[in-house]
Amino acid sequence: MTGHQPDEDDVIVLSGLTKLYEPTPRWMRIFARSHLTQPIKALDGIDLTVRAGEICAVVGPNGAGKTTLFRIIIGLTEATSGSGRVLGLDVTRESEQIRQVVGWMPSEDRSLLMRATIRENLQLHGRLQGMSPKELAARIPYVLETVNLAAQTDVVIASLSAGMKARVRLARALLPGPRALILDEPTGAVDPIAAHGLLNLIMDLVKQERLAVLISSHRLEEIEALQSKALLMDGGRIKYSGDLDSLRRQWDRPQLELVLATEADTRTVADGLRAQGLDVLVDGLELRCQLPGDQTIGAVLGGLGSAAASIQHIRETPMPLRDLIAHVYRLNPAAGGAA
Ligand SMILES: Nc1ncnc2c1ncn2[C@@H]1O[C@H](COP(=O)(O)OP(=O)(O)OP(=O)(O)O)[C@@H](O)[C@H]1O
Repeated sequence: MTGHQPDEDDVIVLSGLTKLYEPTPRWMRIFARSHLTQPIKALDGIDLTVRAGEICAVVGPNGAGKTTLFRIIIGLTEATSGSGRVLGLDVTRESEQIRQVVGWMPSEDRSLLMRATIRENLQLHGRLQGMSPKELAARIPYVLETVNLAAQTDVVIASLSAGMKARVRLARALLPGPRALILDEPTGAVDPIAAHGLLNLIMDLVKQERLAVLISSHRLEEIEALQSKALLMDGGRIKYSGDLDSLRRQWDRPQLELVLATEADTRTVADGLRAQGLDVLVDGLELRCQLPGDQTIGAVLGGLGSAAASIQHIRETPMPLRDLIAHVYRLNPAAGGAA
């Protein structure tokens, strides 16, 4: 995502973006509901490029800096240093124009009026974004069709399921006809089946309209399904930036599952694997172990000698994304830096 010559398909381009939240001045602390006594570096030198038609998943533990990053891009928070551009517009000086070309889906429903209908909500938000009644009359049916809510146009928000509310928030983000979408935990309160539908919708939109998308999610299986690029963050810094396939190629340690016919065979093969330094889990007639990075299945089975003949079934499963990411997070920052 970084290290290439900029071109017109580069929609979001961030360079050395840093954000320091300053301590609350002493005199203000008694008035503030929460206050800072120490400065917090929420972002520390973030470089990122998201191109048209590309999804970049931003992953990181609580407090990693994901929301701060998103808020800077749409001009709700100002960076302390570094630069950010969206379609060539400066995130600090041209935030109003940026909001015309970027659809923002915040993580919470707080900005939806629960007693108003979907149409009324979209009209209100469209007007706040500077759209004319005529533009809205044309655009609202289109975005509701896109998110499969045309039949619910005049239904009040309070009576919708969490999945439908999420689709209303997506419809609102699509109102201005954006070139980029920023989605902060879009599936947070949504059940897995509705979440799957929402992500498919987002993937279709990316293909059809060549949108550049930044999305955060704590559900790693979703990130995997998006087949996106990934920005792994921790403490405001980048731990990994690149596509998930490269991450796998670099760090995947497949899990080996073996099925034996008898308990005696299971013990022999388990001993043979342990003799090669592998951690083996025995479950009945099944054995599981992680392949070391420098060994192939062939070499491990070869090391078992004649005992390998008693293996009934072999399966190699990829490392779950959760473990893969945990592995990258355990590495020192220098080793896990931007790819
Ligand atoms: N308005 C603010 N004032 C002071 N500190 C803040 C503010 N917003 C965020 N922070 C701090 O900045 C750091 C990054 O927070 P941020 O909300 O960007 O992380 P996040 O990755 O989105 O976390 P989460 O997954 O919990 O939403 C945290 O230490 C947080 O406490």
